[in-house]
Amino acid sequence: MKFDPFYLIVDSTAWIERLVPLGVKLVQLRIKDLSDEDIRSEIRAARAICAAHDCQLIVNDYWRLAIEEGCDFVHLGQEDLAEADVAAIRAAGLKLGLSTHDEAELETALAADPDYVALGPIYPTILKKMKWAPQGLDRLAVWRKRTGPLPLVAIGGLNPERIDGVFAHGADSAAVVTDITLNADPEGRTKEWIRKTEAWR
Ligand SMILES: Cc1ncc(COP(=O)(O)OP(=O)(O)O)c(N)n1
Ligand SMILES: Cc1nc(C(=O)O)sc1CCOP(=O)(O)O
Ligand SMILES: [Mg+2]
Repeated sequence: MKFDPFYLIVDSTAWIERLVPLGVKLVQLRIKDLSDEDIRSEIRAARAICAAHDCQLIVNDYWRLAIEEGCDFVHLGQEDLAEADVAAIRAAGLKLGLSTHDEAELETALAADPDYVALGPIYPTILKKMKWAPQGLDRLAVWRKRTGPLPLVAIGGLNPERIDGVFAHGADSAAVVTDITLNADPEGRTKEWIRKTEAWR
């Protein structure tokens, strides 16, 4: 599976409507703190926009809603995974991406036969409080060896200046939130990310 090297993560369909038409090919809808019905509506609308723009949509956390809404890819963290019905996700034909932050989590993730593995936070992130220190680029190179042919996603504190480093250390895709969503010009920054990742596309 060829994974796009630019992995945008946003917290609403409004962002997807704004940024996906610029040429984004891989986007995660990561919503927290909405009712299930509101999340369902967001997923439904995001799915339609992504389909119209040939963009892969990945739904974070809400695997049941993703199945019900006919999505084809979910992302789960380790706590999500512990509570999820992976057999049901697979039976519905969905692909599965998993977060990892240490060796034990990598073992757990690989045992679940995921479609990609994410390692983070590579650099400090301001998006959420994390119990792990920044992993650094060398750790990414270790993960590269451990994950074999599986797509490897780098996440946490990434920006266009750090892109070359993560790819040089074995990442297949660079995931980003605040460098784009808190940027003064999110559209311009998105285009910059698309340009900067072109060599790995
Ligand atoms: C690509 C990617 N990597 C890691 C995460 C984090 O997932 P998780 O640990 O479940 O934390 P939340 O994002 O749900 O707060 C991710 N969403 N995407
Ligand atoms: C959602 C998330 N998960 C991480 C992990 O390490 O699992 S780091 C992270 C935040 C990424 O946001 P930003 O690009 O703004 O740093
Ligand atoms: Mg999660």
